[in-house]
Amino acid sequence: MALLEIENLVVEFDTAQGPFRAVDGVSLKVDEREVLAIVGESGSGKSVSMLAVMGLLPWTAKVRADRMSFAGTDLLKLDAAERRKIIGKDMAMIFQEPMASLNPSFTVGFQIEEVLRLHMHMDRHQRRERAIELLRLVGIPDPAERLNSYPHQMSGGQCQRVMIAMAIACNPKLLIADEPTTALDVTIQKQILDLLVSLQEKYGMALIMITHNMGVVAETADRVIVQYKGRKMEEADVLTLFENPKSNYTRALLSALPDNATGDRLPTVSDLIFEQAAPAVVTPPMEGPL
Ligand SMILES: Nc1ncnc2c1ncn2[C@@H]1O[C@H](COP(=O)(O)OP(=O)(O)OP(=O)(O)O)[C@@H](O)[C@H]1O
Repeated sequence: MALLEIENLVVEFDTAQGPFRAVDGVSLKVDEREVLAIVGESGSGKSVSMLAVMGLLPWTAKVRADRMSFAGTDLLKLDAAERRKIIGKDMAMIFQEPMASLNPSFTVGFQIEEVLRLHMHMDRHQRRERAIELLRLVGIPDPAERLNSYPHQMSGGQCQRVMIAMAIACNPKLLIADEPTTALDVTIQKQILDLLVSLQEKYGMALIMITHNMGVVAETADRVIVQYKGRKMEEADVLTLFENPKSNYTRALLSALPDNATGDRLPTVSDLIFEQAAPAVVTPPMEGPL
């Protein structure tokens, strides 16, 4: 049995212009310990699909699916209180803007300990020890002192490390990382990706990596889902996707990589998507900036 199973997920928003379908019949499975990348350009419904799984969409969103189960639990049947027991504990998510995800009014130590207070049966001393251990695990120097820092006293990369510490605090079975490196300096991006992959391997979590960046896919994923305008265009293991992309859209994404540029100007996805582009010769971009 897969850890996460979604069948025919549809998400529609009520907007002033009428209903808008952001996710249109997406199905996916993630096994324990697997790294799945969901890739696609901005607006393809990657975040909305995963926010639907987490139950974090606003009330204007109508979510339906034939099936949405996590570790054998039917997510569609849970009420809000039951869902809160799973979210943040067995299933956690980190976002693109770590500064915006942390509360500026509380120290990072308080925020990590709050997760432990909500989900784990730990006393104050145990929570503090665990918070120090977590900051150490995510590579923050002087963790005992840094517990007293406020988010604005830390860099963007350090804030993302704190978010990762909060996400793994309760040993989740699944971590969803939504563009976790996009808002960070190029030099820090690789460090954060390496940290996520090493934690995934160390703790045997499943990881869903949402990204628009094929470099991130090549660096991290076992399997890839390509999404476009709310629909799944293609699904394959990572090597097959890079070596033998099936859909025009995937070929377009791969052709837009700097490594595959052939002319003066990088082709854009819209240059390529609607024409029957000749199959691009593609190689996985294993090196260079993400
Ligand atoms: N609350 C909302 N109300 C109306 N439309 C929304 C809402 N949230 C998202 N959308 C729309 O749903 C579509 C999918 O958004 P989503 O954030 O999932 O895209 P994405 O593929 O994750 O891209 P990005 O990387 O830019 O976040 C977009 O067109 C977006 O404008």
